[in-house]
Amino acid sequence: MTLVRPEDWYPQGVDELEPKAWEALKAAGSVLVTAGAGSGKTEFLAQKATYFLQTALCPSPKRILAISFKRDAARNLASRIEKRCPPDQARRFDSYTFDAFAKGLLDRFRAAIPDPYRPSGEYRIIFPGRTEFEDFLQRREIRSVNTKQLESAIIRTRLPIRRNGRLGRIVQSYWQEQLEENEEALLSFPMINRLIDYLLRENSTIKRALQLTYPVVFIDEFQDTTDTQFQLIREAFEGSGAALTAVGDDKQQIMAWAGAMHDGFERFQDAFTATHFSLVSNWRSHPELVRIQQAIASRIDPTIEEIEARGTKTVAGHIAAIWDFSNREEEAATIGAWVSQEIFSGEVKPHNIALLVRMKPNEVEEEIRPELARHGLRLRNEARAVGDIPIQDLLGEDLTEIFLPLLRLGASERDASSWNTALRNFQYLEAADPQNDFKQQAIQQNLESFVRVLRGIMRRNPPTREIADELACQLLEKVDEDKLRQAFPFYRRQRDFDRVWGGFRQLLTKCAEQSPTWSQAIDEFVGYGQIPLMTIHKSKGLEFHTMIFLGLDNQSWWSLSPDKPQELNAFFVAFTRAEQRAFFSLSREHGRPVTWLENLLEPAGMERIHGGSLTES
Ligand SMILES: Nc1ncnc2c1ncn2[C@@H]1O[C@H](COP(=O)(O)OP(=O)(O)OP(=O)(O)O)[C@@H](O)[C@H]1O
Repeated sequence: MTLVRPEDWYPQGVDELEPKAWEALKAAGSVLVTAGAGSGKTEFLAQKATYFLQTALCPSPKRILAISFKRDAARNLASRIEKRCPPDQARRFDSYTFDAFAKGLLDRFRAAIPDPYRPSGEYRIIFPGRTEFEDFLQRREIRSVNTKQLESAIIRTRLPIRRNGRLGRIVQSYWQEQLEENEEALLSFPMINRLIDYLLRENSTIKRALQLTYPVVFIDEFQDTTDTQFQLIREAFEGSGAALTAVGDDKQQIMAWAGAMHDGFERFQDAFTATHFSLVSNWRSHPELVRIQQAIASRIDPTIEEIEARGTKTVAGHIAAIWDFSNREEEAATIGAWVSQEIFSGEVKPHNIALLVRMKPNEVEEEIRPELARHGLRLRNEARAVGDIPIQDLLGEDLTEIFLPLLRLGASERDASSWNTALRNFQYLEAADPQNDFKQQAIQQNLESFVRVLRGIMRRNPPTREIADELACQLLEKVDEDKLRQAFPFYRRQRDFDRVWGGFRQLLTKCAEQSPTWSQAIDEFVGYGQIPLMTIHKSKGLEFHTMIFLGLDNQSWWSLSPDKPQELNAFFVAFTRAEQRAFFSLSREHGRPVTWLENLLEPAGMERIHGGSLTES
């Protein structure tokens, strides 16, 4: 694709951008975009990246670095760019989570980390919790600090540690133990963050190389950035002349418990002299839902602006309610029957109704799965692990993105979209010059012949565990493990690659075993035709036609109280995932209604209805 002049560039895939979004897109220098739910913040980043790439404001070989909080969000952003830009442009958009970004730098530049903090190549990622910190304190016979203080000191302490002070000495001995006293170094993501922060301070050559590579940096969901993460971004890019764009919504901040900054937006503006833009549209939800969202939003922040709802209502009946049940059995049975009624009447597709919970999705799965199964419906618990990786994370993995279109091509006679994606992936893995016709043709022929092989296997054999496993191995052999691991920094370490590869293989074989055809096995793999169940945290950034939250009582969600703003934020996140309808269920067997919340929402149109009446027709 030829480059266009900035003044001739227009957004792609959407009809319009609201005026402030348009201004923020064209603004020179760093910008901060704050906006409410469904306002198109992620879409804005995708448009802005496309603008930079298509107008040569970020000319080759320079790249854009985009940082998101969840793997599927990072993948989602990358795929929006892939749809709009030709491969040679899309390839210069690096979309990572914070953790993947820092870990990628560690894997590339580990050798440059100064002693004694340089970890061995064989390090293991750990997710230490209270028990692990308690063990450490006991082993060292430390009684003067508790596990929370220790954890927070490890996160807060920059390297190298100056050992003056009691806490400094304790943190130093923790690092020492994690780095030296095990067969392999044990590192948590906050520790990796600290190592990279240290590396960039010590090594100006690596820092300069990073700055030259990325003159443009995006951060999505900035409200959940922690102090440590922000320090890393500052260390890497402050004063470099890079144009940073941060987007976020402080009403959706739900990571304060993990150290998200309370004054992050101000600090970003100060550090990068960023211009602030505030957006006022909601493209996701219709006016009646937005009215209730506004009641919650103004409770969180009484100064918020009026929002313009741009979604259209397409359903009849209740659009927001609290469903009041007397016990758990009634709750699960009625929700199962109601969901089935909605799906079989054609109102909504199964994967477009989300079941959300605050915590413990596995427990809720046990209760609700049989009730859905009674109506021939299947539940997909996105938190369930296949091997060592949760399903939701696996679906956002690059390996999955490479393998799935190939499987789809194998299972169908024609599939133009999968063909285009697979071809683009092969071109990417081969790092093929788009101008080299000979090479391009060879890649195409290679893909054609491989698809023939896959079709042969899939036509001859109905789906079984064994054949699915054989297919997975064929995919890996053809795509080539080494190429995959070179192309995607996250897979450089064998252990990280194996975790994803193992999960892919396990899920594919399981889905094949349960499905009569290969197409159905692939649908099963991606969750098509299944009702997703996930925590509010995992629902961030996603949207569904209908959202049902289970457990809005004062015991199940005991922390939802007026003096805990983060909990209301979580409620806001859940509510705003809905395009058409948002329902919250309450079981009297568990607890009582959350009255203060109901009082807040009732005037805006949210009502409590007796759950039993839901399926009366
Ligand atoms: N300019 C636009 N025109 C039409 N639709 C849009 C526009 N911008 C975004 N959308 C659509 O609106 C929905 C919400 O967009 P997006 O997910 O980017 O919002 P967000 O601000 O990141 O949401 P949240 O913070 O609630 O997760 C998506 O379906 C997106 O495709």
